[in-house]
Amino acid sequence: MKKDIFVVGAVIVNEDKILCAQRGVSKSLPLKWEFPGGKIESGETPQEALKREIHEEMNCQVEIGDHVEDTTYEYDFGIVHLTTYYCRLIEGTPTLTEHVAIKWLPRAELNTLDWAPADIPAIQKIMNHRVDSTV
Ligand SMILES: Nc1nc2c([nH]c(=O)n2[C@H]2C[C@H](O)[C@@H](COP(=O)(O)OP(=O)(O)OP(=O)(O)O)O2)c(=O)[nH]1
Repeated sequence: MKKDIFVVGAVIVNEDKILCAQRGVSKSLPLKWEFPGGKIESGETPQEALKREIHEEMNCQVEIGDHVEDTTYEYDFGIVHLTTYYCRLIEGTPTLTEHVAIKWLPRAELNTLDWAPADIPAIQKIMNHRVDSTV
């Protein structure tokens, strides 16, 4: 049976643009775009995991806002359960550490990137949101 992988992702909004991050070439889902974040560790709430991951991965602090979407997607390596939240930067500037590129895109352009398949429902939901609905 495939393993269940519980993951949380941050839809970081700044001046009406959304932070998109590209996975490394030697990772699973190489070069796919995703929301920064990662696996929820045992004993953590999704929000705690998200704050920790963003601090570790992007070297900044976020405030977590509204829930965006819950998606389950079966990859060959496991079943990813992805939860996403809108976030706002409260300290620091996102830095490249694990990712090979980051981009700030307006909502309407999110579908120009090659996203990890688990992210597509969240991308559609974000693109359909009213422009003034953020955190
Ligand atoms: N962080 C993040 N991961 C995502 C997203 N969409 C998606 O399918 N994933 C997958 C990729 C990974 O298999 C897993 C997250 O794992 P991770 O971020 O903690 O670890 P990792 O990149 O080192 O992944 P891995 O090489 O160990 O598989 O969820 C997303 O939007 N954000």
